[in-house]
Amino acid sequence: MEKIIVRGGQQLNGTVKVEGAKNAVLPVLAASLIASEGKSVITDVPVLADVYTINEVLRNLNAEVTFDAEQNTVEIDASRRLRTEAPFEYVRKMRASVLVLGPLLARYGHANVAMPGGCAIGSRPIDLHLKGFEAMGADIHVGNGFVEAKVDGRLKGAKIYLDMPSVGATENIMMAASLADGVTTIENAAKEPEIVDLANYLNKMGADIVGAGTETIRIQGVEKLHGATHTIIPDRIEAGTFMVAAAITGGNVLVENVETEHLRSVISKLEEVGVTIKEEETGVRVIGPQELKATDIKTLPYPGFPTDMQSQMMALMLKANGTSVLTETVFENRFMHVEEFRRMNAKIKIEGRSVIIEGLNDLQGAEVAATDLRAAASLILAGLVAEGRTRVTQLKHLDRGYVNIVGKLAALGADIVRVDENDNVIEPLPVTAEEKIAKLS
Ligand SMILES: CC(=O)N[C@H]1[C@@H](OP(=O)(O)OP(=O)(O)OC[C@H]2O[C@@H](n3ccc(=O)[nH]c3=O)[C@H](O)[C@@H]2O)O[C@H](CO)[C@@H](O)[C@@H]1O
Ligand SMILES: C=C(OP(=O)(O)O)C(=O)O
Repeated sequence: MEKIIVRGGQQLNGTVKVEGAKNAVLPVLAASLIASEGKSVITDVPVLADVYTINEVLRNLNAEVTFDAEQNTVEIDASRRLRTEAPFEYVRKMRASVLVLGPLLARYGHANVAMPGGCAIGSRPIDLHLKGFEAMGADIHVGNGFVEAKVDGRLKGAKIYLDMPSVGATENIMMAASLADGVTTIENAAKEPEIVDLANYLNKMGADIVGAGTETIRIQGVEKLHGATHTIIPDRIEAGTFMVAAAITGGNVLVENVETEHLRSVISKLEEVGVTIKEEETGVRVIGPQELKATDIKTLPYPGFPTDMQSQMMALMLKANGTSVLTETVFENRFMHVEEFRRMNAKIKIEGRSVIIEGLNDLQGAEVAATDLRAAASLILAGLVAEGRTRVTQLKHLDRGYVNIVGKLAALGADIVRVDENDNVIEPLPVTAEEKIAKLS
């Protein structure tokens, strides 16, 4: 079993570059299935396990997919006849596989995709996706672990109100509505930057979408879409994670390839706890304070504080002076990292949907297990300031969403390595794209 070993106590200094956003590239790659003509070329694609998984899903559906991991580019040709069934083996690895439902249903009037089920952060149903398809005239059948959606002819434009601004439902409905007959409006739509990125890509493919990024999105359906070229937006959560790494170690790090507009809530919280943030020409400089102040944080849909930054901020608040309360409102069960922080000697407790953190914890290195992607990152962050050696296991979660985090932190001065089951160091080493592909696929 691979592990990351961190020895705490090093201040981080230097420059780090952020990759393209995982949560933008996955829907964009899924949307490429709608193009019945031409090729799509997607650039700034992060070399992540999730990207390999979605590429396999697309190939399995009969699309031609070429991933140049060295150039961070994916080419997709979906013009030949596609299959319309996505099996469980992919959906199990990555819930975002359900994003092929909308494109396939819109293009072929049929899609049969394994039900994703829950995961470590909550039950994560897809009822809002399905209600949206039903409103557009699709028949939905759930059985034998699959969800099948069918429509005779084209989907019909509809007025859809989402009970909550679900990111995935907004994306799936927006993709389906692009080829529907007539106008679809999505009210109470998710406003995340990744929604805007997807809408921009669909519009380049010939769709007619306005209002993405606001709570009402209007989609005028068109008869067909074609391939297009698109560059993925920077990953705001990876950026936020490195900002916290700089802050927690009292370091001074320039985080490059950042869209500061996408990080307003995170930047404002960091400033509130005493971190200095300066916008520079190529990125954002983050300077950690002598002493961090405690604060309260509530996760909310965008533009509120992102749930995907909750565990990293929790790590930061472990070292703040005073008591902090972190409240999770987006997912029902996203506190699995709390137990792991406790193993590191943190004084922290869960009360309902909140976590109360006593500040100025003397963290101690321990063996801890990552329970989900962001929990993995937060344990590494805590390890950066713990006394002695922290070993983080269950790295499959981390690899879904962070490219070479060990190499990047080591380059900033962290004492960190990744080792294999025989304790041989495997990162940071110069890793070629081929080696990476072999390891991840
Ligand atoms: C690949 C991707 O982009 N993942 C992101 C996406 O996940 P994802 O798209 O799954 O998240 P949603 O916005 O859909 O989920 C938000 C909440 O709505 C609930 N819900 C959602 C759909 C539905 O049909 N019914 C329902 O009840 C979920 O259980 C959850 O409690 O947005 C989340 C919220 O910002 C992020 O944490 C994830 O990193
Ligand atoms: C929860 C996340 O992703 P996913 O929706 O792919 O599980 C995440 O990126 O933190």
